[in-house]
Amino acid sequence: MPHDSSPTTTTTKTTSTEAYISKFLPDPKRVAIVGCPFSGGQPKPGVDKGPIHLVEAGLPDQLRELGWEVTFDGHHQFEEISTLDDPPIGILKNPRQVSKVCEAVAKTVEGHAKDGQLPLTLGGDHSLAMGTISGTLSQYPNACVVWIDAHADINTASTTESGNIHGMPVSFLLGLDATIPEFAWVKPKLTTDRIVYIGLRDVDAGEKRILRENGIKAFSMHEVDKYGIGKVVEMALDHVNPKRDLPIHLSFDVDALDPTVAPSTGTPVRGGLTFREGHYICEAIYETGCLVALDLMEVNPSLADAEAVKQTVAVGCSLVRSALGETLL
Ligand SMILES: NC(=[NH2+])NCCC[C@H](N)C(=O)O
Ligand SMILES: [Mn+2]
Ligand SMILES: [Mn+2]
Repeated sequence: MPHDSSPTTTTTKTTSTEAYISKFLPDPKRVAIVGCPFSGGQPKPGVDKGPIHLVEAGLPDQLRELGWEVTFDGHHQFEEISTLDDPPIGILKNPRQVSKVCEAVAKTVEGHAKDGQLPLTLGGDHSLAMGTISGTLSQYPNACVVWIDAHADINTASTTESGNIHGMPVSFLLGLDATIPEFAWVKPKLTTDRIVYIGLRDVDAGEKRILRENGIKAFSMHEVDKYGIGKVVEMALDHVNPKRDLPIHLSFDVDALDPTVAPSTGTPVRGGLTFREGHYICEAIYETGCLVALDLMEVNPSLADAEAVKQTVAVGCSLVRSALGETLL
């Protein structure tokens, strides 16, 4: 089955198998797809269908063609909590549901990582990263996080204006606001010097203050324009992983891409990464040999016409392929 930017199966397979040297994963390379049809971290229905579309578009086979052993045991089944049993905490929406789901995802991701597999989590909304990154850090305590997004997702209970928890996972992981007992399982295992952002362009006032006060490194679209994506990725890695000897968790929110490239997502923001800039990031991270976990989040197949949905799903698949070793030559 032909797909964007991979001319032939043979070329892809040969190049990637030869080039692959992971500093942390055993051979043969194995990826575990964790499909997370979850939308409770934000109000727009449909983002829960993202992982289903990505898998139906053939992502598992595309990764097999790249030489990976792929396990996919069906999408995650989540225990439903009725909204009656999950009233807001402050203005946080669906807090118990989000917490429970993320806790389960953390265990799943941790299990795959312990088993030597690379967990690939398909969202679903970005609140899930609270779970995926917790899981990664259980196995790799010194892992660093590269967060690709239009948004910083670092609001706390006191700064969030929306109450949507997908705008908050980073603050939980850093322990910036450890006052909500419902989220007590999220251990603040991430430190402010082990996360770096690329692609930001819609950051709330409270979030800007948090980034500044904590000295958190972020490359907004301004820096991408100024230095070019090649230099930005190098500077980002020099910050979180100067010797390229730490495991990397890459959390990619598809809304980092420009809405002309990835239109079908819940919180699109103009002025984003081009198709190539997005793919370059994934390729460069793969080349470090340090990637141990990957998230692809916020694909929402209900927010555009059929053609735009197809485009968004296809770009999601190809970002994942680039992060897992697809090369242009
Ligand atoms: N994962 C995302 N798409 N997050 C968007 C967050 C938007 C806004 N900053 C909020 O807190 O609600
Ligand atoms: Mn975003
Ligand atoms: Mn996000």
